[in-house]
Amino acid sequence: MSLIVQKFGGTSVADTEKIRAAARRAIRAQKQGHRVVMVVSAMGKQTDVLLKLAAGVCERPPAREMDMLLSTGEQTSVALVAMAIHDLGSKAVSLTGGQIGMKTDNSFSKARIRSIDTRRIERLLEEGNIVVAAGFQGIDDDLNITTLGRGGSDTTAVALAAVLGADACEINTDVDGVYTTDPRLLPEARRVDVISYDEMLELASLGAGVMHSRSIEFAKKFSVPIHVRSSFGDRDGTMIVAQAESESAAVSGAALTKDEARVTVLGVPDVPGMSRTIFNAIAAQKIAVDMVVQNVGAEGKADVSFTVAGDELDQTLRAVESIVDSIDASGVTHDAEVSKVSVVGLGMADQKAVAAKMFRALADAGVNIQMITTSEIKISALVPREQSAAALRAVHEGFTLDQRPADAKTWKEIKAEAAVEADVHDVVSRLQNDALEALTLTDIAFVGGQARVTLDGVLDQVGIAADVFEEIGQAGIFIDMIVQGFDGEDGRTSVSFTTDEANLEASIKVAEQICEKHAMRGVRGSAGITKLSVSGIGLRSHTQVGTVLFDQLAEAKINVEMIATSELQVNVVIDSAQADTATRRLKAAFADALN
Ligand SMILES: Nc1ncnc2c1ncn2[C@@H]1O[C@H](COP(=O)(O)OP(=O)(O)O)[C@@H](O)[C@H]1O
Ligand SMILES: N[C@@H](CC(=O)OP(=O)(O)O)C(=O)O
Repeated sequence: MSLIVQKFGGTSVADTEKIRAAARRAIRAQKQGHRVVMVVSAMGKQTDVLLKLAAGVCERPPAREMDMLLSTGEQTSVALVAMAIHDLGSKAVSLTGGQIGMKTDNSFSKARIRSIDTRRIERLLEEGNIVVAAGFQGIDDDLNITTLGRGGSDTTAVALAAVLGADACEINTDVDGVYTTDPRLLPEARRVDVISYDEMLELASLGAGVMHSRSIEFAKKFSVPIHVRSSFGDRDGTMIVAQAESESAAVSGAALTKDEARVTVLGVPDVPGMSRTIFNAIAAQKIAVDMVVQNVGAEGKADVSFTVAGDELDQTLRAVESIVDSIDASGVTHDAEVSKVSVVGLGMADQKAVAAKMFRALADAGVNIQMITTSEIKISALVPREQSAAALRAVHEGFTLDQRPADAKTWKEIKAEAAVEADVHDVVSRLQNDALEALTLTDIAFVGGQARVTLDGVLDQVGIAADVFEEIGQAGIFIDMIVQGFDGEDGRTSVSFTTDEANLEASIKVAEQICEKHAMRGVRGSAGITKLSVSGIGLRSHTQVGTVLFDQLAEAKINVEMIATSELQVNVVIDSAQADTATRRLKAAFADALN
């Protein structure tokens, strides 16, 4: 008999009527012949209500007690859903995280799943029950209640679907699928039939709240197809699978992280080990850092800028300020009023001029770009928060995301073409280990023969990035990484990009023309650099990846010249002479995580 996992988010169990509707949906599936496991979140905004309650009694509540409190939201809703099922004449049993055998580590509020013992669920299903499992929670080795982080019920659902070998994992929510961007922010957003794990992973971590990004890490690792659909209708929604909807589209979605904050550490001595000290201090707080840009200025001093989630700014500043003196930096600045707008697409790597198109769309909408970072399948720009809505609309329009690409395929078509199914034995053996959410790396490799070009003293004005990259594109120069950093001192920024060594001369020539036209300070370029990449799943959320990487490079006295991070890859640019040593060291340091 087939088994389906049906997750109902807070909005889908927000009141008694909705709870009864969710119960009816599960009963219907059971009557159609499926065994049904429901995963349920706290009712409506109950988790926020509990957070406020805690804030009323304690300024900084202990994390353990916070998890104890927050888990009650789900405990209430599972009991109510099970009661509603009984009332409708079917059998159901509600279970907490501990009762479903969801073992996690002990990082309260961000716990990671270690293992799930499915025996009890299987027995209850055998007896004809609908199992109603609490999302978002687990227990650690000492039987403390833990939670998986905001939005974590999606991860519970996908993890259960994986370990139970479910035929389907349905995410029932208040939208009828995944859209090209949040439809609440942009009504013209388009629902897609299919989106790839990689794209969804990036979009989710960039602010597409429809899915918890860790649930997609899980789904990718264990090949769980996810069906995102509306709780309130019967139409098919969006399938999240390995394949993308279109092969030709460079960009398939856009996302906005509204509450970002920028932090800049000024005047950092440009010697190996400084980034390590800064980022270790932050990683120790389990804070994920994004958009890291290092500008090497005059006198061998660098300004290191990065962004963090707005609600983690205070904690980040405390961590950074505690080490500023020890690294001899001159100070720390921050901006709490910024937002990050990003575009994501698997087709991006093969297409020139995607970045220029994004920057032009922003320039035409009068949006000033403060920082830029790129990775293989995403481009992010930091913009003033008051311009964030305009920025999202501009990029969505710029890439005509409201229109279905001509070669877009439906899930049926993709499924029919998919030649090989996942290797079942491989998946089962991985599900047997006791570190289900452990870091998984697929490769550590480098590409040599690269060059870097930097334009210094770029005026912080609308349209400059668009001009720069359009002109470089017109000169036929293929570029890889782009970073634009915030220059704390004089309101100027510097823009760097990497390209093949063969393009260095041509790139400098074009850059010099641009420099003159826009009254910039100057152009620098150097060959002999290498891009070193660590690839895997969920690299940003496993904050130790950055720590280990910086540790290893610093110990070998290797200077990191540029950094680009995504969920799928961490890339650093280093001197080619050190590429072999760096790769060897990283392979040894990450041996346990490498597949
Ligand atoms: N790309 C996107 N596609 C669909 N919905 C999105 C996207 N980005 C953000 N969202 C938002 O996610 C919401 C659903 O997530 P959430 O409110 O957490 O639901 P639930 O309570 O079911 O977990 C939608 O109402 C929508 O506004
Ligand atoms: N209740 C938790 C977990 C969760 O996943 O909720 P939802 O499915 O409503 O996003 C939260 O609000 O974070």
